[in-house]
Order: sequence, then C-alpha cells, then structure tokens
Amino acid sequence: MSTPIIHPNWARPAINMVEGYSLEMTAKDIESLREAAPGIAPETPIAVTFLPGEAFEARIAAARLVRELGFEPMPHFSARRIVSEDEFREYLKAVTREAGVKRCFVIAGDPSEPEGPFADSSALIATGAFEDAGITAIGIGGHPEGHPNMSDEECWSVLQTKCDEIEKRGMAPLIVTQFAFDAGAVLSWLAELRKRGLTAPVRLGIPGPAGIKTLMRFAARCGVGASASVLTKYGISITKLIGTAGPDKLVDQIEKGLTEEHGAVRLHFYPFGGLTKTVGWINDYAKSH
Ligand SMILES: NC(=O)C1=CN([C@@H]2O[C@H](COP(=O)(O)OP(=O)(O)OC[C@H]3O[C@@H](n4cnc5c(N)ncnc54)[C@H](O)[C@@H]3O)[C@@H](O)[C@H]2O)C=CC1
Ligand SMILES: Nc1nc(=O)c2c([nH]1)NC[C@@H]1CN(c3ccc(C(=O)N[C@@H](CCC(=O)O)C(=O)O)cc3)CN21
Repeated sequence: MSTPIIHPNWARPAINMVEGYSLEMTAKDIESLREAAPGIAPETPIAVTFLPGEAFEARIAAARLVRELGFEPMPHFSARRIVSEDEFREYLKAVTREAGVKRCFVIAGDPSEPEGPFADSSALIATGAFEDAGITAIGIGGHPEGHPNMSDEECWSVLQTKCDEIEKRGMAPLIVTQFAFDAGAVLSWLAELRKRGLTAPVRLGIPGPAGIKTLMRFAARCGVGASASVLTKYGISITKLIGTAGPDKLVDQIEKGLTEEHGAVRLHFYPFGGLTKTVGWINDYAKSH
C-alpha cells in the first residue's frame, strides 16, 4: 500500500510504540493545540471531533489550524448527529477547501435516534461524497470491548462491510479503536480481527494521561470497561481514586503482546487530560524507549 494512511513512515517498523502516533482535539481546543504544537511531530494526524455544542465554524477553524501548524487534519463525521445531507456536504466542502483535508473519520455517534438522514457510518460512505471530494482515506471505529447495540458477530460484519465499501470507492480504510484500559482485551480483539482476514491498518485508542476522576467519567460516558481488576493492571489504585494516571503500563503491555500476526498497528491518543499533557507523556515515553 503506498498511501501513508497511518503515518508518512508507516511502511517501516516503528522505532518504539509511540512513533507515528495520532491525536484528537475538540473544536474547543484551538488554544491548547497552539500551546502543544511545538512538541508534536510534523505531519501527525490530528482528528477533530464532532461533538454536540460545537459550531461548524469552530470545527473548520480547528481543522485549518491543524493544517497551518504542519499536521494532518482528520475531521470526524458523526452520522447520527448530522441533521441534513446539505449540512454534511457543506462541512465536507469547507474542510477540504479550507484545510486541505484528505482523510476523514466516520462514526455512528451516540444519539439513540438519528438527528437527520444518516443512521450509521455506512450511510455517509454510501453517498459517494468522500471520494468526490478527493478524500483518500477513511477512518472507522473499532470496538475491542464490543458495542452496546450490536452483537460481536454484527460488529465484525459491519467492520468488514465498511472496509470493503471504502476500498471499492478507491479509498483506504483505517480502523481506529475506542479507547480501553485493558491491554488483554485489545490484543485479543486485534488477533481476532486478523484471523477474520481484515487487513486494514489499525490505530489502537489510548487514553492520554488525565485525572483519575476524568478518566472514570469518560469511561462511563463512552461505555468503556473500567473494572477494579482492569484499573489495577492499568496502574490505578482503586482504594485511592485521586491524582492522575497515564497509559505507561497499558502501552508497555501492548508492546510486549504485539506480534507480526497483529499486522500494521500504531496508536491513537485521546487527550482527556489536555493536549499538552498527552504530548508531554508521548515525548517522555519516546525518550525512554
Ligand atoms: N472515537 C469515537 O468517537 C468513538 C465512538 N464510538 C461509538 O460507537 C458507536 C458505533 O459506531 P460505529 O462503529 O461507527 O457504528 P456504525 O455506524 O457502523 O453502525 C453500526 C450499526 O449500529 C447501529 N448503531 C450505531 N450507533 C448506534 C446508537 N448510538 N444507537 C443505536 N444504534 C446504533 C447502526 O444503526 C448500525 O446498524 C457509536 O455510538 C459511537 O459513538 C465508538 C468508538 C470510538
Ligand atoms: N461512545 C463514544 N462517544 C463519544 O463521543 C466518544 C467515544 N465513545 N470515544 C472517545 C471519543 C472522544 N470524545 C470526547 C468527548 C468529549 C470531549 C470533551 O472534552 N468534552 C467536554 C469536556 C467534558 C468533560 O470533561 O467531561 C468539552 O468541553 O467539550 C473530548 C473527547 C468523544 N468520543
């Protein structure tokens, strides 16, 4: 594959587990991105979320800044939050024109009822708008801990269908997983993915360092498992739920467990404790590995 969809250097093995990482920001993080930018590697993919309460102008400004600072913007499209086909096409047009967007990430989104015509990610892909806009790679969600609305078998089949559809449209699929605290769950999911013949590159979702209360709040909100035994392995003491926690052990465990059979893998960081903290953690990790 010639498209550098994970990272410009993804065809060669990573020097360490964090090399070729990607990040995520919300439309509210413009100032944080400016602050963190000097520590971020050039061309790093940075996803721009599609959350309720963000204005389209702010999302577009975020994507533009990502590009201006020398990184690769990857806007999210949350199918169930898009209220009309016009809204979808206008946003796609704006980010391609103003931020040179080449990659997009599509996800269903949490609303229990779709707020417009798109019930799932496939419906957005099926419009043909992405390839028409010159998009070359599409990210889709992976769920190592399953999904509240789908059986495991449905999860696999939906993933396969989306990958096939993206390739059929001449674009490259990239799987980005929901964050997790449990290295074992992530690794066995990845092994199963490859066993099923899914060859798309995968970015494993890693929670950036953050206050423990913040991590627990996001886990609850996003349906991510955080049992006592998982938290203990992650390095959080359940008798002392104060202070901050980073993914040191999680990333080490992933690194130890990865084999060639797991295929092309890099990390995607969800900076729940802020971009500066996450970027600082990544750079420290790179220095010591
Ligand atoms: N980075 C992120 O923002 C991530 C978000 N998620 C969450 O994962 C969920 C699934 O997303 P995709 O894998 O893109 O699924 P998808 O768009 O491929 O849809 C698969 C099937 O699940 C149904 N479905 C999806 N979300 C639903 C919901 N909220 N309520 C009822 N039915 C739903 C769809 O109608 C469809 O039949 C979403 O709720 C999303 O918010 C998961 C991983 C990462
Ligand atoms: N099921 C699901 N839904 C999601 O929306 C979602 C996931 N999973 N997985 C991870 C990503 C990352 N997401 C998010 C969501 C909110 C903020 C955020 O900063 N929200 C608030 C602060 C809220 C708080 O601290 O509790 C903000 O100011 O915008 C960041 C990333 C959303 N994502």
